[in-house]
Amino acid sequence: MTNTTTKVAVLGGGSFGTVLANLVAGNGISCALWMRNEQRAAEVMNSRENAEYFPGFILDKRLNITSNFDEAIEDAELIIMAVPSSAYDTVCSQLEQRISRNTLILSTAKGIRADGFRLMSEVIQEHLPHNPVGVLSGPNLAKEIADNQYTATLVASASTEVVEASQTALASPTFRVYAGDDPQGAELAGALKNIYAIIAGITGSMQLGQNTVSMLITRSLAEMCRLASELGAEPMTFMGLAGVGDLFVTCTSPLSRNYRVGQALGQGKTLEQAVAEIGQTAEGVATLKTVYDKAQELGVRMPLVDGLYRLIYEHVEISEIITSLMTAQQATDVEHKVKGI
Ligand SMILES: NC(=O)c1ccc[n+]([C@@H]2O[C@H](COP(=O)([O-])OP(=O)(O)OC[C@H]3O[C@@H](n4cnc5c(N)ncnc54)[C@H](O)[C@@H]3O)[C@@H](O)[C@H]2O)c1
Ligand SMILES: O=P(O)(O)OC[C@H](O)CO
Repeated sequence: MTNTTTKVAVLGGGSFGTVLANLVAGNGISCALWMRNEQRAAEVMNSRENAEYFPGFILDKRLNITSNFDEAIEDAELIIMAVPSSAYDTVCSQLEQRISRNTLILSTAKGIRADGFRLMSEVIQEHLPHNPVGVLSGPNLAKEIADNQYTATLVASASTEVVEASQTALASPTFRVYAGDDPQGAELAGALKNIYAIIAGITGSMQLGQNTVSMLITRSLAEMCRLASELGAEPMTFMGLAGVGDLFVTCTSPLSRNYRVGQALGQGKTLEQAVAEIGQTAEGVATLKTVYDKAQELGVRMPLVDGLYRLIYEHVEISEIITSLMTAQQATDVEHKVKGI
C-alpha cells in the first residue's frame, strides 16, 4: 500500500479502534470499523457517535461501521487489530482462510498472552504465518487523539510495506507516525508499562510527591529494560516513544485505565472491584502475573513487579512493600545496571 491506498479495516470498536478508524477515514481512505455487536454497530453507524466510549465525538461521515466481518475485511490492504490481547486468538482465527498473503497486519494491543509468553505479533503469525506484520506502540491515550491533541506513535516492523502503509493510513497534522525496526521491543514496552501505571495509580491515590513519581518512572524503566534485554529486545527502543514516552503518559494520566485501576486499589478496593469500576480493558492486570512468572523463570530482578504482585495476590501491606523497595540491599557494582542506558 502506498499513497494510493484503497482500503483499511479496523477490527475492534472500543476506544482505540474507534479513534484509529476515524483517523484513517479522515485521511480520505476507505475504512471499515468492525464491531462484533450488531445492534451497537448499527447505532454507531446511524448516530455517527460511539457513545459508550466517546460521547459527543462525532465520527467522520466517510467511516463505515459494520458488524459484518467479511464486509469489513473485503479488499482491505491493511488490517488494524484493535481488540484486547485476550481476543487476538479468536479474531486471528476468523481471518484465517479469508485474507490473502499480501494483506498487511498492524497490531495495536498492549498485552502478552500468558500461555507461552506470546507477544501479539507472535499470535498473529501463528494464525497467519505468511502475512507481513507490524506493531504500533507509543503514548497514545485514545481520548486525547479523539480531541486532536498533538500525538506521536511508533510503528515497528521488519516489513517496510507495513510501516509505509500505516503511515499513509494514520498520519495526520495532529498524529505523527515514526518508523521502528524493533517490534519485539516496542511490543514489550507497550505491555510492560501497564504494570507500572497500576503502581503509579496507587501512589497517586496516596498523594506522594513528584520526587516519588520520578523515582517510580525511572526504576520502572530500568526494570522493563532488564527483562526486555534478557528476552533479546533492543534496550534503546525503551528510550523512545514506545518506552519512556508511553511509560510517562500512562504513569501520570488518569485517562489511563491501568492508572485508574491503581487509584482504585489505593483507595482500598479489591482488584475485582477496581476492574469492574473501569469497565474497559486494563491489560496490566493480566500482564502482571505473566511477567512475574517470566521474571521468576529467568531470574530477572523486578522489585516493582514483585511488590505489586505481593500486594494483589499475597495481600501484603503497602507500607511493608514500600519499606522493602526503599531499603533493599543496594548494588555497588555494575551488574544491576541496564545494558545500553
Ligand atoms: N484506549 C487507548 O488509549 C489505547 C491506546 C493504545 C493501545 N491500546 C490497546 O488497544 C487494545 C484495545 O484496547 P481498547 O482501549 O480499545 O479497549 P476497550 O475496552 O476500550 O475496547 C475493546 C473492544 O474490543 C471488543 N472486543 C473484545 N473482545 C472481542 C472479540 N472477541 N471480538 C471482537 N471484539 C472484541 C470489545 O467489545 C470492545 O469494544 C488494548 O490492548 C489496549 O492496551 C489502547
Ligand atoms: O488506558 P490504558 O492504561 O490502556 O493506556 C492507554 C495507552 O496504552 C496509552 O498509551
